[in-house]
Amino acid sequence: MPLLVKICGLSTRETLQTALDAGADMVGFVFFPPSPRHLSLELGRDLGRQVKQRALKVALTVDADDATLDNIMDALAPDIFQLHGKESVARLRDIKQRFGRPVMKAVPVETAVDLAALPGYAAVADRILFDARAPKDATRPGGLGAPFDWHLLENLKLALPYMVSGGLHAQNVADALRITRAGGVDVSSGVESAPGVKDPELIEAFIRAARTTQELSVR
Ligand SMILES: O=C(O)c1ccccc1N[C@@H]1O[C@H](COP(=O)(O)O)[C@@H](O)[C@H]1O
Repeated sequence: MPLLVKICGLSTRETLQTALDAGADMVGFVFFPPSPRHLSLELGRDLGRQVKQRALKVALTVDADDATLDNIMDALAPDIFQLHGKESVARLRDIKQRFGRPVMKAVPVETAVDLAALPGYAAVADRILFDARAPKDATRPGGLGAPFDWHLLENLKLALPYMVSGGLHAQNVADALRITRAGGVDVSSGVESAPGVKDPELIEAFIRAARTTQELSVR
C-alpha cells in the first residue's frame, strides 16, 4: 500500500498549492475556533475549490454538532471527516450515516492504556489517527507539535488503516514510520515557521522525507 501523506492546517492558497504540487495525498482544513489554523466557512469553500481532486480534502473537527458539520459539508464538501475530540463510537456511527462520508478517528496516546479504546472505534471508523495526548490544560486536543512514544504501537495489530501524527517533521518521520509501520503520516506544526503559519520549504521537505522512507522500505 502506498504511504499516505497528510498536510494539515492549511489556510492560504499559496501553501495549499505547495502541498498539492509536492504530492500530498490528503490536505487538512481545521474547523475549530480555538486553533490558530481555524478556517472560516468562506475560506474553507475557497480552498476546497482549489484542491480540484488532486488530494483528499479532510475536515478536522472537535466534538462538532450536526449544524456545524452541515455547514462544513456545504462549504468544503470534504472527502473525509477527521474527528479529533471525544466523539463516542455511537457519534461516529451517526456522523457516517448522516453525512455519508468516511471518518478518521483521532485516538490520543500517552500510555498503552489509551489503546483500549481501539476495538470500539475500529468497528465503525474507516481509519484511525494516533496522536499525542494533549496536556489537560491545552487549548486544543492536537496540533501542538508534541510526539508520543511510537514504541507503544510497535506490536499493534489493527485490521484498519492507521496514520501517525504528533510532533512529526522531516527529520523524524522516517523513525516514526519504521517503528509504527503506519500506512500514513500527518503533520501540522512540523511544517510551520510559527503556530498557524505554514512554510512552503518545510512542507516540501516533509513530503520528500516521507516518500524517501517509503521507497527505502519497498526495496
Ligand atoms: O492543528 C490544530 O490546530 C488542531 C486542533 C485541534 C485538534 C487537532 C489539531 N491538529 C492535528 O493534530 C495532529 C498533530 O499535529 P502536530 O503535527 O503535532 O502539530 C495532526 O493530526 C493535526 O491534524
